[in-house]
Amino acid sequence: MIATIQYNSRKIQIDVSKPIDISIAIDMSKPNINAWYVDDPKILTEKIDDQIIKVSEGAAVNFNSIHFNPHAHITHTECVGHITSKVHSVNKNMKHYFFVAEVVTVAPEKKGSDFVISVKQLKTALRNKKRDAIVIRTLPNLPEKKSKQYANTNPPYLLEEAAEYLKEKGIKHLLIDLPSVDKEKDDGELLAHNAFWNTSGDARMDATITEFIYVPNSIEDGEYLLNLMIAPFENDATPSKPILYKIIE
Ligand SMILES: N[C@@H](CC(=O)c1ccccc1NC=O)C(=O)O
Repeated sequence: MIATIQYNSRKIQIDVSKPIDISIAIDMSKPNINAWYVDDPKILTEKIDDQIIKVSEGAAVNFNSIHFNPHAHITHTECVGHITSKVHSVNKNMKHYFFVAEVVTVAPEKKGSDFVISVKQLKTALRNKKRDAIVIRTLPNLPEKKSKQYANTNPPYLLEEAAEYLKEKGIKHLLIDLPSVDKEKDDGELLAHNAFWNTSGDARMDATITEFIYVPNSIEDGEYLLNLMIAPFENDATPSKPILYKIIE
């Protein structure tokens, strides 16, 4: 099924029957991704009056409760409420769900004992392209990324100038395959989050950061239509399901 989208003066065609899912699911049949020192997520069958509510146990339906943390366990999208004393809701502040995105691949550079994404790397990848969203795939891009235990591993992160550059370039939605755009232990500085959301000025309420994506190696860098759909929780962050569509023309 082909859809034609009028995007400003341009017509974009995509094949909606060929979605490219770049989310990481909570899947109890596999080891789960984890960060930020919390326990693993749980999907547990409820009991009502001592009856296990599960079809295989004789109940009419399956009825599981889920316990998870969006920042720790799953692809999630967050707004500035993640770092402000008022917990602004991403579900209230995100107004649109289709964007033109650039998928870029970067190998984080060594800086002291850290690995970082620099402004130079992003400039090289984006050049003069005008995009609503950037999807950052970091190297190495092994499937283990979908089950990595990140606590105390000091993962790569974005330098402040890199986040500043994305803001200046008008990128509204930043997607990355890491637990955070900032250093794991930075004494609460959160330089890249603050720069991207412009918290020292007029905060960019409708800008979002999506963490814990996974872009398969079979997907080439370049321009895509992105459908960034979120689960309706009024919270700073919520599970999301980013889907890319190759632009046919
Ligand atoms: N980098 C922050 C910590 C941080 O970001 C964080 C700490 C505990 C639980 C979650 C965190 N961030 C989640 O997105 C700091 O060192 O203060």
